[in-house]
Parts: sequence; C-alpha cells; structure tokens
Amino acid sequence: MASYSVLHGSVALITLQNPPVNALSAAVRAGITDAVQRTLKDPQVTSVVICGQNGRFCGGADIREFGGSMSGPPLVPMINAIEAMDKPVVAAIEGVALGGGLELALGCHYRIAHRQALVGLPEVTLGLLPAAGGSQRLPRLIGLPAALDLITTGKHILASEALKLGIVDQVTDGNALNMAVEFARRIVGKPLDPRRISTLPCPSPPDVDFLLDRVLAQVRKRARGALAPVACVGALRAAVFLPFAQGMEKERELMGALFDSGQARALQYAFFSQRLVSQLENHCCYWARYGLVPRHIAPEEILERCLYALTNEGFNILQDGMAAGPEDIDAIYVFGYGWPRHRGGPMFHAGQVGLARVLEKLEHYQHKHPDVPYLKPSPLLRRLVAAGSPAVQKWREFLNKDRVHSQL
Ligand SMILES: CC/C=C/CC(=O)SCCNC(=O)CCNC(=O)[C@H](O)C(C)(C)COP(=O)(O)OP(=O)(O)OC[C@H]1O[C@@H](n2cnc3c(N)ncnc32)[C@H](O)[C@@H]1OP(=O)(O)O
Repeated sequence: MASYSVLHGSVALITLQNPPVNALSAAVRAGITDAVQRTLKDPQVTSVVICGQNGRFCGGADIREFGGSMSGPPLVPMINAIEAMDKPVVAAIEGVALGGGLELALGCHYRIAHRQALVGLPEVTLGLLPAAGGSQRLPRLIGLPAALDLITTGKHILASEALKLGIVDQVTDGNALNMAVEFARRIVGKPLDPRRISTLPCPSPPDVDFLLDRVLAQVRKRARGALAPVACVGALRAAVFLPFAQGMEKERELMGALFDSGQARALQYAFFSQRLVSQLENHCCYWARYGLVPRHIAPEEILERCLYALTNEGFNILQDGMAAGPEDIDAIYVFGYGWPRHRGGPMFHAGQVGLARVLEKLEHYQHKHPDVPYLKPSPLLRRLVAAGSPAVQKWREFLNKDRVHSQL
C-alpha cells in the first residue's frame, strides 16, 4: 500500500509501504493511484513528494507477481498520470530506486537522492526490459550512449554518479526526504513542461545507427542467445527514431515477447533461488524446531554429485559414438549452456581435476547411492584412467580404437 499525508499544510507526501524493498505490488500501485487522485482534488496541496518507507525508495515491480495474472492499476498509466500532474512532484530517493522504482522516479518532475542510494534499470538481468517507460524516458534524459550502457548491462550506480549523468537533480549526505520536502515547497509555480521527460527530444549522436549496431553486436557477443539485451537495444532504437507514444508501443511489444519467454522465467527463478540459498541458516532452525537432525551435506557433495554425473554421462556419450570428441560436448556447454569459458567445458574440466580423482569420487558416491545409475563410472573413464589419464586432446585415439572394435 501507500500512505498519504500533508506536511506544512501544502506538501502531499506519498509513502510506498511494502517491506522490505517497497516493490510495486498491486496494493502499492493502487495506493499510489488513490493518493495521486487525492492530491489533485486537494486545493491546499501545491506540491508532492514520493518516498519509500524505511529508507528504501523502491526495488521495482514486484517480481513475485510476474508468475500470476496481473491485477491492480497498471504501472504505465500511473507513471504517465504523475508526470502529467500540474503540481510539481519530487521523488525522494533513499536506499534503492531500481527497475520500476527508477521508472516511477523518472515520471516525477524532480529527483533528490541520498548520495549512497543505488539507482538502475536491472530488468535485463531478469530477462526483461524497462517497460514502464524507462527505455523511452532514460535516453531522453541522459542521452543514448549512457542509457544504452545502463539498460543493456542492468548495473546499479551510486546516486553521486547518477547526478553526473543527469538522472538525479541533487544529492545529499543528509536526510533526502527532508531535503525533497523543502525543495518541493520552493519550486511551486515554476514551469513544469520542461520537467516532463516524455516531452523532451532524445539527444543522440550523429552516428546513431553505427552506435546502435555496435552495441547490438557487443551484447550479442557478451550474452550469446540472450533475448533481453537485444530487445533493450531495440527499445532504445525506438526512443531515438519514434515519438514517445509510439516508442512506448514498441517498448510494450518487445516486453510482451520477453515476458513469457523461458529465459525470463529462468532468470527470475535464479534471482529467488540465489536468495533462498542464503537463507540456509533458517532451514536449520526449521529442522531444529521439529527435533530433527538433518544429515550434514557439504556444498562439495552437491557440486560433485551433479558435476561428476554430468561428466560421466559425457564419457558414455563419447563411448556410444554420439559425439565425435570431447570438444563437441565442451562446446555445447560453453556456448550453449553458459559453462564458464575459463573452465574449458565439463570434459576438459574433468581432465584438469584429474580423471583418477573423478573416478574415485564416482565410485565413492556410487557406493553410497547404488540405485543412481548416473553415478556408475563409465567404462571409457575407467579405460582412460588405466591408460594413465591422457590429456583431453588424446581421448579421440581411444574412442576411434573402441569404435573400430565395436564395429568388427
Ligand atoms: C512493466 C513493469 C516492469 C517492471 C520491471 C521491474 O521493475 S523488474 C524488477 C526490477 N528490480 C530489480 O531487479 C531489483 C531486484 N532486487 C534487488 O536487486 C535487491 O533485492 C535489492 C533491491 C538491491 C536489495 O538487496 P538486498 O541484498 O538488500 O536484499 P535482498 O536481495 O536479499 O532482497 C530482500 C528481499 O526482497 C525481495 N525482493 C527484492 N526485490 C524484489 C522485487 N523487485 N520484487 C519482489 N521481491 C523483491 C527478495 O526476494 C528478498 O526477499 P526474501 O523473501 O527475504 O528472500
């Protein structure tokens, strides 16, 4: 939800309330929409400040809502309505203004931030793009090159850097909310048209096509097969060449294609699983509460059982002749499945770890879990170990010999 109060008899304060990061859930969007209506109707109110509860402006759209059907007022018309207000609206940014949170702030006429606050449009890291006007407003505010950098990387930057880029208007080491309220009182009566970012032209360099093509090539190389960074460049291209309303249409169309993609679902799953893992301690408390003694599982056991079973299956695939050599399996994993390039691929990595060690580990886990077929060491792995664990480049010799024998 969002609370509404009036300070000094004239400054409406809208406070986002959805701990811990004041994500823009349906209830928060409804609260903001109601509060905006109240400020419009109240003749005493001459300016508005939007802030977040507990020193955090807003962590963006509520990612937990993405899985279900969306309810409540949509974000885009809500932000457009704020920008269109004829009373100045100031965002008081403390903690974070990320994703939809920054997009909300970009709909305000001014942005005042604490120096340590973090701002950014990290949607790309969730397989999305900033689709509440962020891809259209940010380049209009700070120019195409800087917007391309922020939106295609999704990085968070400090408010002090955001000030240099022109994203925020003032930073403070003190209380950003107090400063925003004082600022809101002072600017009453100043023209608001130049502060409505959607009405500004999008400043772009003369070699704009070259820049967009270069960034597109970069993002394709950096994140092979990832849809979101490419869509982000498409949305920014629209910001340069189309009027705001048509750019918003393009932003919506591109977001539609991303939203239901397996990639977006996978990245959002990864976001929550990363946080769940860090709550492992709490799971221990859960076990203790019910008087259970959990079996101690070291992180290495989980890693080794997954990794060595994968490698083992690679040896079986090689032996069956389904892949010509270990390089085929490694290339699939490095270029198709994001295996860290600096580890060469699962088969190369097995060679680095030592084939004898991989075999020993598989035997160990097979002994503990005899019902898991993937842990039964591949005959090819055994033969390679017996032959003194040759380098990965030599494995083909063993394979060819095997295959000739098996065809005789
Ligand atoms: C059409 C509209 C499209 C809009 C697009 C978007 O806005 S997409 C969302 C963009 N926002 C983000 O990607 C920010 C994601 N959050 C973070 O990066 C970090 O959480 C943070 C805000 C920098 C805070 O980091 P910190 O380390 O302090 O806390 P945690 O990461 O542990 O998070 C605390 C809990 O809050 C949950 N959470 C965080 N952000 C969101 C969110 N946007 N929606 C829903 N929930 C969020 C997080 O899962 C943690 O919850 P627990 O239950 O405690 O695990």
